[in-house]
Order: sequence, then structure tokens, then C-alpha cells
Amino acid sequence: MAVDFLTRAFSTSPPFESIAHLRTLVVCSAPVQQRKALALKVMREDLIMRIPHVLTVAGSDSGAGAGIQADLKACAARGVYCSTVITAVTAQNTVGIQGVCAVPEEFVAEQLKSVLSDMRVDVVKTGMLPSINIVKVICQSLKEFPVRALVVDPVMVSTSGDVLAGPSILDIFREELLPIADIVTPNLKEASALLGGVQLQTVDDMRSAAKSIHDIGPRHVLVKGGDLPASLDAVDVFFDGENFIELRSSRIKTWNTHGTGCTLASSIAAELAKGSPMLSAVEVAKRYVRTALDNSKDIVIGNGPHGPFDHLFKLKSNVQNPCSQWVFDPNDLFLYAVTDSGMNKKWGRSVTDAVKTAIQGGATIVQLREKDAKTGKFLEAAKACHNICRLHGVHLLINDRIDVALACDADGVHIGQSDMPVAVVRTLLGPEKIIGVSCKTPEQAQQAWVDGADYIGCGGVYPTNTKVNNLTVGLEGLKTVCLASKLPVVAIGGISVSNARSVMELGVPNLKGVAVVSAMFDTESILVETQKLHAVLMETRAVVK
Ligand SMILES: Cc1ncc(COP(=O)(O)OP(=O)(O)O)c(N)n1
Ligand SMILES: Cc1ncsc1CCOP(=O)(O)O
Ligand SMILES: [Mg+2]
Repeated sequence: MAVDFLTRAFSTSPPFESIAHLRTLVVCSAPVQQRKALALKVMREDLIMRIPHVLTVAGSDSGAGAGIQADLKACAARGVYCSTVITAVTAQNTVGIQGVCAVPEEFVAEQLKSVLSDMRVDVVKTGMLPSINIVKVICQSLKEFPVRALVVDPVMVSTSGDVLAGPSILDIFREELLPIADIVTPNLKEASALLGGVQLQTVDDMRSAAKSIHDIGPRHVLVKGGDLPASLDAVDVFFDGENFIELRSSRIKTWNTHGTGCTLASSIAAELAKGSPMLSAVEVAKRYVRTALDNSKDIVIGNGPHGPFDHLFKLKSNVQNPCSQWVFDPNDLFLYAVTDSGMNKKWGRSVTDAVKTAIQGGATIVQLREKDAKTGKFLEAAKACHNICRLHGVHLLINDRIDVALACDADGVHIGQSDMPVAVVRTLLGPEKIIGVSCKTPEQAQQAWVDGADYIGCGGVYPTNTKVNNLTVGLEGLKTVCLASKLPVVAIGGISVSNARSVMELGVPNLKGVAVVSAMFDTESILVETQKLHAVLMETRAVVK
């Protein structure tokens, strides 16, 4: 598109062949000033690789645990550029806030103009806004320079209990800022203040608060329940105007929580800037914060009760792929190929050939389940398969072996009920990797969700020879688990061309596909059998929808 446009812009010149050629044309064609400017603009916007960009409008924290400093680190960790407009300078450490100096609103306006008039900002995130006029200036700037999304963290009180924005700010929040926000992320105290001081003590209270705040105008609300009394799990309530989603996870026992609110909001902004839909942005951001907290439990910075945590923990751990933009889409579970070393040996194939052919036939995700492979050989095969999968845009997961998944930087793992606990695997792999868990019961499905898995594998649906002593749950068992699961489900066990239709025709929305071993790999032609499976699934998709 950009190339066509540029060719038209240079219609008096010969068509250009490359960016370098275009540059020469621009330099040589002096009379066509206007076209040059236009062409250069298009070239910069469409042809040069852009990095997602978040602008944070917040206060500076001299201790660097929260505020602008947290936002910068979070965005860097999430692979997103972050520009900054400073609304206040705080003298602050882990003990508390010793002083606040608000930046005059004219100068906040000047900073906003400098950034927004020059750089293409995708998402604006607001934090500490110490005066009514600063809020007004922001709303005005966003009218002049619209962005794709606005994330509002309605900061009022710091972790240490110090006031960062007084009650006088509430009216302007309600009247001007919240109505233009794509998401607002209050904690319990802030939600209560926004609603005139209502008591929030239960998850039901949080739901009502989310709904009432949504009525003020933001498109989405995330009420953070970190301070909820008598709750073992950390529960946040997400509301999109129609559905409430409880985002529940076990608490990380750590004192180093200073800056979690700022970090969560800027991480949501970062995911939105990469193009994620809102709920995935919130989920990934929550996971990132959780993993960072978990990796920072032993840090000691300062003498106060709540220290900062390490946003850039990945720089010193073996967790790789810091800015993966390739998020897991549950629809990838559609036709899930699970390899088997025995079957490949029987048919005289390498695992790489088997994987390549399965993908050619329509497999949408691949799991290496190489039960008899020695570690060295497994890793070698996993690296080769990962290259193939990457080339085709298909995720590669490793069965059981977290070590192999880490070593080959696979996209994730599939684990069973007796393997390493999901929460530990999440800490080891980091927030972006895909974790699938085998579940046969509603309780296991619930636990998988709480622990931070991405999908569950449910089966054996039918009897199978591939996994010995495996309990068959049948279509009824599969349906029960699907209905109880908040995660997407893939069915497994004895599934073939002849029964895949019956599985998918269960018609439960979160049943996203089938996983097969023998019907794909214990066959003369992986290509033909995979294509047949794909065709059957496509037909059921048409019927189910
Ligand atoms: C997609 C999918 N679902 C379930 C399983 C079974 O995993 P697990 O229970 O760990 O058993 P093994 O595969 O390790 O024998 C799976 N592999 N994939
Ligand atoms: C790994 C696994 N987990 C539950 S059933 C099963 C085996 C599936 O193999 P097949 O598709 O050949 O029945
Ligand atoms: Mg296993």
C-alpha cells in the first residue's frame, strides 16, 4: 500500500525500487516539495520499523520504585518505548514521601505538546495528577493529539499512605478524565473515593464498584483487590460493560511491592500499544507484575517497609524473549499435533520432517512429546523444530520438560497433574510463555486457571493406546470440564477423522480444538491424514458457528 502511494506521489519520476532509490529521487526532485514531504512522511510511518510507544504522564519518584521511573522500567521490560511527561517531583524513599513539588500546568502542557506533536504515541497512561488544572491540560492535549488508548491509574495515596492527589481532584476525574479512558485501574481505596466513600469489603462489593465506575464513562474498569481483607488469593475484578471477570491469583509473599500499581497500569498500556485486546493486555500485565514480584522477594533496597522490585529481572535470569509480540491465541488449539518418538521411529521419519509435514497439512500448534528421547537429542530436535515452527508462525510447546523448553526458548510447555506445579513453571518461564495443563476434573480446571495456565488439555476423550493406563473421561466428562473451565480447552485421546466431528459438535464455546497423536503420526501419510482432520474440523466450525 505504501509502495503504491509513494509511486503515485512520484508519478513524474520513474517508479522507485528501494528505500535508497526513493531517497535519491527525493533529493533529485527539488520542485516537488509537497510530494517529497508527503512521501517522506509515509516512508517514515509505514516503511520504517516502528516500536510501540507509551507516553506516561505521572510523578517522579526519587526512590525510583514507582511513578515515572517504574513506568520507564516496565515499558522497557515489555519491549515498548516510553516517553515521559512529569506532573510532579516527589522526594520519596522506601520509608515514605518527604516532599512533593507539583509542576505548573503550563509546563505540563508544554511537555505534552513536545512529545505528542513530534512522536507517534500509541497509548497514554496517567498516574499521579496533583492538580485539577493538570487534568484539564491532559484532556485538552488528548483532544488535540488523539491516541489509540488512554489508561488511567487514578493515583491518590502511595503504598506508604501518603496523599498524592487530594479529594478535590475527584470531580474532574469523574467529569473529564474517566469518560475518555479506555481503562481505569483503581485499588479499593481509590474505587471507594471515586464512588463517594462506599465500603468495599468483598468481591461482590468490587463488582458493584466496577459497574458504578463504568457508568462514569471508561470503557473498561479493573478494580484491584490487593487490599481486600480476609482473602488468601489476590482478586481483581475486570468489567467491560457486559461481563465481569475475576482475575484471581495466589498472593506473592513479599515486602517489595512499592510501585505495583504504576507498573501494572504501564504494563497494560504497553500491551495495548503492541496491539493486544484489553482483556489479554490486563492478563499479560498481571502476569508480568506477578513474575517480577516473585523474582524480587529477596531484594533489600532501603529501610522502609515496602521496597521496590526488579522490573528487569529477565536481564539477570535465564528467561528469554523479553519483548515477544506473538501472543497466544486460543484458536491456535484448533488442530494440535502431538509428536511421538516411537511412531516416528516405526515409520522411519525424523521428528523435524514429521513436524514440517504436520504443519503443511494444517496443524495449528505443535507439542514435542518425545518420551524416550535422551536430553541432548531432545534439545537438538527441539531447536530444529522451533526454527521450523517459527518459519510457519506456529507455536511449539514441549511436553513435561521445562528444562528443554527453556534451553530451546520454546513458546511454552504442556504439563500433567503430577509434573512441576503450574505456578512454579510460570515463575521459571515468565509471563509470555504458554502453559497447558492436563485436567480431567472441574477442580483441576479451576486450579489451572488460578495458577496462571493458558489452556487445558482434557482427556482421554476416547480410549487410546498412546498413553497407557489413562482414564477415559468420554464426551460427557469433556463437556463437564469445559463448562467448568475459564480457560480454553483442547480435547485429546483417541481422536481421529472418524470422531473429531462428534467432539467439536459438543458445541461448548471454550472447546477450541483437538489434539492428536496417532491419527496424525501413526499413519503412512502425515500430510494426507492431517489435511483430512483439518477438513473435518473446518466443517464442524462452520456448523458450530
Ligand atoms: C494437549 C495435551 N493434553 C494432554 C496431554 C497429556 O499430558 P500429561 O498428562 O502430562 O501426560 P503425558 O503427555 O506427559 O503422557 C498432552 N500431552 N497434551
Ligand atoms: C497424551 C495423552 N493424554 C491424554 S490421552 C493422550 C494420548 C493421545 O494420543 P492419541 O491421539 O494417539 O489417542
Ligand atoms: Mg506430562
